[in-house]
Amino acid sequence: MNDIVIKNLTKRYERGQKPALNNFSLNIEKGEIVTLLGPSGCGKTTTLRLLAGFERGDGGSIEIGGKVVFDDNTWIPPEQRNIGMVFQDYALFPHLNVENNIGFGYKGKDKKQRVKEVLELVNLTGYEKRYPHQLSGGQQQRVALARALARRPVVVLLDEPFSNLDADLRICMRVEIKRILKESGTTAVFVSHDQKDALAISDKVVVIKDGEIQQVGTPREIYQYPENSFVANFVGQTNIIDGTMGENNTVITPFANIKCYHTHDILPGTKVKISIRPDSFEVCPEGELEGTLIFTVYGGDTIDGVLQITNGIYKQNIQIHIHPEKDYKIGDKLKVKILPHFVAVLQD
Ligand SMILES: Nc1ncnc2c1ncn2[C@@H]1O[C@H](COP(=O)(O)OP(=O)(O)OP(=O)(O)O)[C@@H](O)[C@H]1O
Repeated sequence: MNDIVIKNLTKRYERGQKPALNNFSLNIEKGEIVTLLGPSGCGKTTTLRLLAGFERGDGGSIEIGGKVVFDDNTWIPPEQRNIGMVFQDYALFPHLNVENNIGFGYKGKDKKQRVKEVLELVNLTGYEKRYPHQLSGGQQQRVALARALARRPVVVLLDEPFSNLDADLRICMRVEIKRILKESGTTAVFVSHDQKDALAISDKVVVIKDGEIQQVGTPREIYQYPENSFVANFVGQTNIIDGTMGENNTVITPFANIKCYHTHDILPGTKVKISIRPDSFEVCPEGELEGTLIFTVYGGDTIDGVLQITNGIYKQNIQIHIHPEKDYKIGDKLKVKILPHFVAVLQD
């Protein structure tokens, strides 16, 4: 069952300008965690604001929990949409303690019990009487989430919730927030420009560019099988190589015939681009590509390397990941094998 159905949603802030959101359609299932991912200005916040009812669309429709909240003839205001919000800066009331922050605006008779429940859910039992300034960033964020969940909303909207956290805490909070959302069974829509956050937390990632959806898929689909160059480059690092579609899922490139896992049934003879992730190269003697190592960056758990491959007039630098135990030197000749599961034929 879908909790959110967005159909052909368009939003233009100013006449004559390109729309901030263009013909945007998306279904979100009950209990699903979805991240809207894209660069600054692509329309993520606009989508969130349209869902929340802080903005009105110019066309299209939005359904939340089986109820139309916006279309040509309908406008349901934010407070009647049954959504919870978690803002980037948490927006806690500084003069209220934790239990009063969480219970704020809760009208039910079971307020005390509900505050206790959500405090337990976010692992903050015992912190009821503390004020926001007496909490760490991660704890403040859990209070903000508890407040959003207290009213049992159909959906929680989270605007860049990890951006104020330092790197270690960020990793913990991704796990913790996912656990809390899954345990409560709440549908959630995140906004993020950070691909690591999106891949870690989501059931489904929606990659957006210039107000238009580029690809919707599971984190693995988005990373492993990007459909176009934008997605391939925006989500992780990649190498894009030109070639021609051959037989048996093989792409003929100037450097080698490269087996691909995902070819979209493109006909042989068609000019294509393929995306190969740096981690799909394995340095080994039987590798099909040969090149010269021209650059390395030691990163502890891996080494980022740049290999220059050539064939006559053709030359290309490719990014590879090298196992950190290997101590190759600049100028070394290396052979690399390509793992077909990480090679995607792009559709642009
Ligand atoms: N109130 C507004 N008036 C006019 N234009 C706006 C307004 N809000 C946003 N825009 C424009 O709409 C487009 C989408 O903006 P939006 O804030 O949705 O992007 P975003 O993906 O959330 O970016 P960021 O990651 O920087 O927050 C941008 O071109 C932006 O300049």
